[in-house]
Amino acid sequence: MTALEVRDLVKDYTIRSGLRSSTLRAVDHVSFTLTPGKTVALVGESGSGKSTVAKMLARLERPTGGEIIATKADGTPVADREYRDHVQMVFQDPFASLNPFHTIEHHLARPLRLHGRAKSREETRALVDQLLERVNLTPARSIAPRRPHELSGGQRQRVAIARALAPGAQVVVADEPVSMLDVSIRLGVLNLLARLQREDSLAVLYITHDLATARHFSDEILVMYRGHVVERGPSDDVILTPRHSYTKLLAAAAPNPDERGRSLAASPGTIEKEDLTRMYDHHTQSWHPFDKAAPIAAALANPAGGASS
Ligand SMILES: Nc1ncnc2c1ncn2[C@@H]1O[C@H](COP(=O)(O)OP(=O)(O)OP(=O)(O)O)[C@@H](O)[C@H]1O
Repeated sequence: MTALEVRDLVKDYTIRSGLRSSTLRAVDHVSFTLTPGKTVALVGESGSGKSTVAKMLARLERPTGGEIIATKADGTPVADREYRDHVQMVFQDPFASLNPFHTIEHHLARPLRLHGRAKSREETRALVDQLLERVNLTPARSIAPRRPHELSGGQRQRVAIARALAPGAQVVVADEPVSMLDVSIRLGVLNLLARLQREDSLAVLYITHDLATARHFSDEILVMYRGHVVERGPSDDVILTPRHSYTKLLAAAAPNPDERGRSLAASPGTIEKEDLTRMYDHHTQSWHPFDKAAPIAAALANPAGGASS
């Protein structure tokens, strides 16, 4: 059962500099599926293409190629006009994604009404309260009339999560949802997302550069490097026994307060040349050449600088 299937997604940006223009391939034939009740993490350093994938899933960017196929829980396809109910986003900056002039009540009531989930004023109010309680913002009636600046960063992100649930989404794309929050409250927000996911059987794409939370909160990890998925598999396999030299570099660069430090000791320091044309899949325990995708051309020209964008 699949909630969202991404097939061969490609995104090219045209870069203009003076009279010249060139093409930057930000996402190069990326494919994955999101399943109800499961989390897939997309990890990689800044510039690897994670947010571009998220923007295409949110329909903020149009793909250059490939397909995004959404399916309802009953197996029927999601119609174009229903896509935005089915797939919801939680962005990095809860301040930017909430309107400072509107109350929390307004932020939640609007999608409930727009998506036909509440008809009357009373029904809307009851559902707003229910959403606030589900994200632990209580008492709901004291939170609802407030404006975003009257809440803490963590509370605002909880509102953003509640708003994502309001239209009855089956898929949540969370793009660095805690990276702007105080370290002390990050786990609380991620645990909340995990609980809601279990309760609603949500399919979640968790985009992060943090390998530790990716491992803890995800069933599967996809590692992105320069637009390509270079390694994929069950979270423990990718983190504890990375095979691609880029994943090894990434893990070695991460703080390693737990056992990751021991298992990832051998870091080659550069991307191996052959790894610029292939991906390791832990499911099949084998290397796959990039079929349609181009090799990681920029890194080929400068292998030593490969991971330092
Ligand atoms: N609108 C745009 N126009 C041109 N190039 C872009 C645009 N958006 C992104 N890019 C480029 O596409 C590549 C991938 O960027 P993207 O933001 O997807 O990476 P990321 O892994 O999400 O990084 P970050 O964690 O910093 O957001 C980068 O080289 C970036 O400079």
